[in-house]
Amino acid sequence: MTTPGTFTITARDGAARRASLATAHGVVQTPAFMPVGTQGTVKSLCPRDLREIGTQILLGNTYHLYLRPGDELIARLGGLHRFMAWDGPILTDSGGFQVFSLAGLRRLTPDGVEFASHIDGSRHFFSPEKVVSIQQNLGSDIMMVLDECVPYGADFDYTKKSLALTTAWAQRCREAHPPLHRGQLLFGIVQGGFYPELRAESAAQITSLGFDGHALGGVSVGEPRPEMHAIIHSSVPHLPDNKPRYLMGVGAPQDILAGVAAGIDMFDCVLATRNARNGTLFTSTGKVNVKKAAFRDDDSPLDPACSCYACRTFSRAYLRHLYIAKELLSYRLNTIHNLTFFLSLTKRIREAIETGGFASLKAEMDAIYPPDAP
Ligand SMILES: CNc1nc2c(CCNCc3ccccc3)c3nc(N)[nH]c(=O)c3cc2[nH]1
Ligand SMILES: [Zn+2]
Repeated sequence: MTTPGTFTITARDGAARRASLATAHGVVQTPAFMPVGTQGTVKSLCPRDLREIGTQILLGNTYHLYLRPGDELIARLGGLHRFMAWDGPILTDSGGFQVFSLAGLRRLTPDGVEFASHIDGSRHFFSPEKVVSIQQNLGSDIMMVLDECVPYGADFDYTKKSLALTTAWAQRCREAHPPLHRGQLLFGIVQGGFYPELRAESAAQITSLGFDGHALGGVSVGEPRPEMHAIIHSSVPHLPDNKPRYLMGVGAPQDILAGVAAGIDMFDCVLATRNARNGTLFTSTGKVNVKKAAFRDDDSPLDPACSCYACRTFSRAYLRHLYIAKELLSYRLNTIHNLTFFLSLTKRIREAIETGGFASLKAEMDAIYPPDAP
């Protein structure tokens, strides 16, 4: 088995990279899209479905799994891979973002973050060491440090203070998890809001701590898309070329293409699965809402260009019926389709970088998913 953390760039096309990242549970081909499995499941799909659609790596969540069923229980039962019967790579987020987006009564202190569970209101405290211990218990292949995701619109002084705290927490996470301990990688997270000089400062500090990869945090937090693209372009050059780059919480097809063009390797986004559940489907001709009246008696496949189980087997009329009838099968088929769209897009991106065709693929996709469209 290749040593976990080995990152090999096999082709370039402009700033875009085609690479592979070795983990303890297999090699991830990048650029890669990571389906989100918040509570140890990608909602409505089983591991067999995930394999069938070509999933490489899943996302889990420290915050949720710590609260329920508990990281120690999962460790006692053999770790998250065994618990959810997924034998491929798993990346877990540290939980800081979820504390601020989900928990109640949060209190940020220099030592960590105090919060009340969104499930039962019980009080908890996440220190850097605690979130490392939780992710070690889960057995995730890629762990994220505890960070503060600076809210959109935070001023320069707040952002500067916050990045110093994120750096201090990153250092404590690094000390709590020695390099490659039990084959588990640890990624640092760069903050700095929408201030290029603070992004450079955060990147200089984080990339000096010896992480296996680096993430850009603090984006996709409600900012206009042009601002997101601009801060990504100005931040990526400060990340080492020879390690994986992960853009957290991104994104829509146009954001993934822009991220790859800037040199990003890994993406995660709840859009694919969440939109599936509200009937918004990503197709080769743009976004479509499955409940549209025109689908009522339409016997053709949702997307003739898609080879997923939903498109090969059922009609638009049937998918519309399931959604309107609130049938559970609607969630499963819509999710299979949307994830197939995102996984196929990143597969096409990998192939395009190999053949030097990334710019034309991006132009083709930008015509269907315009960078200035929601
Ligand atoms: C959607 N926009 C967005 N997401 C962000 C996240 C979470 C990334 N998704 C992880 C996830 C894992 C399991 C289940 C659900 C989500 C961030 N995470 C951290 N640690 N730091 C960020 O700055 C940060 C910024 C983000 N912006
Ligand atoms: Zn499909």
